[in-house]
Amino acid sequence: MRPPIEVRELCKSFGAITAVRDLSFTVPPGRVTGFVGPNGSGKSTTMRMILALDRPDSGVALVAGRHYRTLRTPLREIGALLDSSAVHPGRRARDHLLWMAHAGGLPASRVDEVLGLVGLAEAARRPAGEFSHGMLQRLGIAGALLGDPATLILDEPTNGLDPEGVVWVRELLRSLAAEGRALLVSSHLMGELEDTADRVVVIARGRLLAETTVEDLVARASDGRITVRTGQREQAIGVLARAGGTVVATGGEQLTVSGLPSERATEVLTEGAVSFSGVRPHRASLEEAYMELTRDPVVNGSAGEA
Ligand SMILES: Nc1ncnc2c1ncn2[C@@H]1O[C@H](COP(=O)(O)OP(=O)(O)OP(=O)(O)O)[C@@H](O)[C@H]1O
Repeated sequence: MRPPIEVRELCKSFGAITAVRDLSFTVPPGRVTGFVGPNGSGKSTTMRMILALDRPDSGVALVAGRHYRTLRTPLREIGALLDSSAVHPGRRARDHLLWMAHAGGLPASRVDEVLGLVGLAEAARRPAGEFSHGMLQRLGIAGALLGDPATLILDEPTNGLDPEGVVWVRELLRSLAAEGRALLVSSHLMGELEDTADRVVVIARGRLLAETTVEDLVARASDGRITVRTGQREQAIGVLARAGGTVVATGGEQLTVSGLPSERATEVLTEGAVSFSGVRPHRASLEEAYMELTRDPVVNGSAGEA
């Protein structure tokens, strides 16, 4: 079976700007795949190419093995949230979805179902122009779910939401993946995906930096590092650095040390009469793993000249 989304050697330039360069990745079913990169790194352009809203210069973007344009009932195959503000402000939420359902060959009954699903049943007859940003995001997600698709593409779905809204979106994404759906969810903040994504596709300047599981990314960034807890930070930094460790103060009484095995760190701290309460392997946060990956100034930042 072909993967729900498959991107192969995709390239796209806008004049002198290369937005996407030779990008390949897949999005499997039953998983939330985070699509992460700094602002302007090419995420939206890639999503637009998958949805045939932009034409690639070369390479292919396939949905279940087919070009989007050749899908018979696209809304049933792939749902998308790209720009939630792209709703006519005078149109009522329900009418907006009815129009989408009609255009997509879907039954009107589905409209009330999705309005309930996203918590907008009460506001269904209000014009979208009166909606808050969070309500527009919910309406956009309702539109993506209209065709009950096996695959979803969501561009920054938590952008601008209040904390309650963020939790709601995260839970929704997890439950949609648990139903076996494939989700591609973009964010320019890796931390936002910490509790949501199973896998990540990381890009910078339109190029792939990593396509891997969250676990693997964290394990790689944690590799060989240890965490030391001590009330005598300055003394500990001194003895650990003299023994060859690279020491970073990571908050409170915690130091993160690389280049020094835990046995050796324990030894030098003991010899130096520095009190400490724990030396253990460090587990990097997803944000740290991401920072490590994008640290290279050549690849960090927005898309550049071709
Ligand atoms: N229609 C367009 N015309 C000209 N340049 C464009 C167009 N669309 C995108 N770009 C440029 O392509 C690059 C990638 O933009 P894109 O919106 O895909 O990035 P992104 O990762 O989605 O960014 P963000 O997180 O800010 O949404 C940027 O330099 C952007 O200015």
